[in-house]
Amino acid sequence: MGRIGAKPNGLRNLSVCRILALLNLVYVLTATHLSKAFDALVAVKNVSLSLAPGQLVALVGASGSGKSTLLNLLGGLLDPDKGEVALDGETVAGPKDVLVAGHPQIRVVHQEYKLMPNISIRENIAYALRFYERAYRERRVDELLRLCRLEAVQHHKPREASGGEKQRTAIARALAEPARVLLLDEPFSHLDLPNRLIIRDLLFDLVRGVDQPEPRPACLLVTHEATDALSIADQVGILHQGQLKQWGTPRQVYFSPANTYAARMTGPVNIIRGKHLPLLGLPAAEPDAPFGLRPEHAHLDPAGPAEGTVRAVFFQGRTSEVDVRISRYVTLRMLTQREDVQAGDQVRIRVDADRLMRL
Ligand SMILES: Nc1ncnc2c1ncn2[C@@H]1O[C@H](COP(=O)(O)OP(=O)(O)OP(=O)(O)O)[C@@H](O)[C@H]1O
Repeated sequence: MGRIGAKPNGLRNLSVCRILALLNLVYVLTATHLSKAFDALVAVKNVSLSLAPGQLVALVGASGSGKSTLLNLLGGLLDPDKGEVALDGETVAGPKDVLVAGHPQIRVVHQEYKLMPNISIRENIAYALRFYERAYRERRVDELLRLCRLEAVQHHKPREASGGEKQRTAIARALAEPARVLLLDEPFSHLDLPNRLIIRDLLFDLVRGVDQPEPRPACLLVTHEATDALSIADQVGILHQGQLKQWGTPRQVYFSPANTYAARMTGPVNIIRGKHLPLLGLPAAEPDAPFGLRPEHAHLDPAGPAEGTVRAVFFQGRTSEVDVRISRYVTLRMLTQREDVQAGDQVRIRVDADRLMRL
């Protein structure tokens, strides 16, 4: 006799099928157990992830952690050794199975832009729409130039454009036709702060902006520098040696990183051993266990329990980073808005004990 409340087998199977069908509706791109090696070097190892329309995922990892390889696997530009990528439940064919590698509904924006050098920025974008009727093409190119703030340089050749303009051209070209999935390789690297902010805002508006029409693209970007990514992503993956080590919201990975690597990849962090915690007025913990403390959770406070000497002050505009040497073993980086602190000062410190992260 079945348990009270247990469903008959047929019903249970039906529910599983319905759940899978619903997941297929929710997720546009699904990667399952992807692996890729180059000879003995395993670049991507057993990675599974899913992307939904209107979702912006940031994959963060150090140089060589496998970000570009994973992006190329997701875009159908590389064949996986194991695992598969599916778009709307259909397996994405890789270079071995298609004449031109890559899936037409998955747009990849490469780190090196890959623009055609002998035609203008406008023509580079228009080329993506070459099979469309002329009037529509011109209208759409005008729209993309406006969206990506490229009107003023539209007649420049790529070599006459700045890095930010080339990056925006590559994004505009990728968006020319409606795409289900947008994959961007290091969209913020090599750009100055104003250009980084333009691209950050552009991506946010395109994928998560309130005025964006449905269906929205699903977007995955890879970066080794998390700050910009954390501000616009709704999910963040931490990639280390080809493996996805953590997956969560920006706040989860920032405030509860899975390990020392994840803590360092997502922002400035002090790493302190358990045996040194009493130097900060905290109870001792497992002697060699690493703990993380973000600089914004340590404060200059005349009534604080710990004492140290200011080693350096780094002015940052809205705030300053201050390095305080507490002992031979611990130098703590903290933030302050005080203007009167300078190297050599003796200061007292308080840390937010509840913000200490066990790594
Ligand atoms: N075509 C290839 N042949 C051989 N090895 C490769 C190839 N492509 C990548 N690799 C190696 O695979 C590893 C992961 O490379 P990948 O470019 O994916 O890393 P990444 O995280 O994107 O690095 P970066 O941030 O520096 O671009 C590296 O050790 C790299 O040298």
